[in-house]
Amino acid sequence: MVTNPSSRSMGTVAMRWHGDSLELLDQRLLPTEEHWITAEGAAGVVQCIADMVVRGAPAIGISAAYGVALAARHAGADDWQAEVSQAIQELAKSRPTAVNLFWALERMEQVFNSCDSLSDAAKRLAAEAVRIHEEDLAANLAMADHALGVISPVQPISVLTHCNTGALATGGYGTALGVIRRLHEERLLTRVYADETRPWLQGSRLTAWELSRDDIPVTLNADGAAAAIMASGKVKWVIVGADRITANGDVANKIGTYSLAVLARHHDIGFMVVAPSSTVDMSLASGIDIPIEQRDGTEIREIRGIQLAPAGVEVFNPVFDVTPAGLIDAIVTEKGVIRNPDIIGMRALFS
Ligand SMILES: CSC[C@@H](O)[C@@H](O)C(=O)COP(=O)(O)O
Repeated sequence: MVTNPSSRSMGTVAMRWHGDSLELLDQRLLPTEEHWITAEGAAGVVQCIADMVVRGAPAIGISAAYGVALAARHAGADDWQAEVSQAIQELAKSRPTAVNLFWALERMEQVFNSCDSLSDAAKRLAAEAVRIHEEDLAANLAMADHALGVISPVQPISVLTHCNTGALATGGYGTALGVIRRLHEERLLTRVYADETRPWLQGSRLTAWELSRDDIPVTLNADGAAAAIMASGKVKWVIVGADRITANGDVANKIGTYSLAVLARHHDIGFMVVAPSSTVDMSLASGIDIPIEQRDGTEIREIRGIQLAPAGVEVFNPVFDVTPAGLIDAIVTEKGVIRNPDIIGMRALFS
């Protein structure tokens, strides 16, 4: 069954590029407020990524690419090379774990290095950022096709997902959420169980919002309910995204992903990671090498200024964890699928 692409929803966009300015949907305010922020040059993009106005590995990379384009547009005629270089360096410091950021900046830097004038740089860097954005959307659509081949459901199934991997986290459509969209388009989805995803609540604030807007049946659950949902036999697959995948197939993703993989294995439920090749980092041998972002303890002690814990209590707040390759049934990328990932399977697609 082939779905008419024109009837397909790509989801709500996270960013709008106007050729000389970048607007970002402030994801900190969703689902109650839809407020767009115009990034103030590259420095504004750095701030928006660090503060999680825009988040999700592919969306971080795409925004950073637009940030470099903005740097060229705002640069002074005398100093443009130093200014763009500086912007690339600052953007690289905005968040540490999602390798899509560094991948996108490297692509932008390559174009930048071949520019011979400011006007050339402004034009070509903007075009490259748009290309990165468009390629991400195309990768998401391709991954959804591949994933359906892996799941090959004969009747509608329910799945569980974690964090937000939808249009808001990408160039459109989504990675894991793109697969879920595709199941829905093909009438092969009964229901999505969405982990609320403490502490930042990407599941309840973003995933439940995205799915509800597109009339995709979603049940929101506390993270701690995932084991009970799996034990009940309700879900056939856990489908998640990734922030970095290393050469042996280990996967860094939103904190809590690792425990889902352990639970899925215990309950004999499929565990699928969906991520574009821009998330693959073949320079790191294994997940132990991935820099894991630690964020401020306030994110655990408070929600929007409401105190939930004793003031000043010590907090452990890693934003991501690493799921060992051995717990993953399939990594789906736009280049193809790696089943039971290991270094051999990874090298076959990515060396
Ligand atoms: C397609 S998004 C994949 C991952 O980036 C996603 O699962 C995730 O962990 C997002 O984390 P976030 O801290 O919201 O940027």
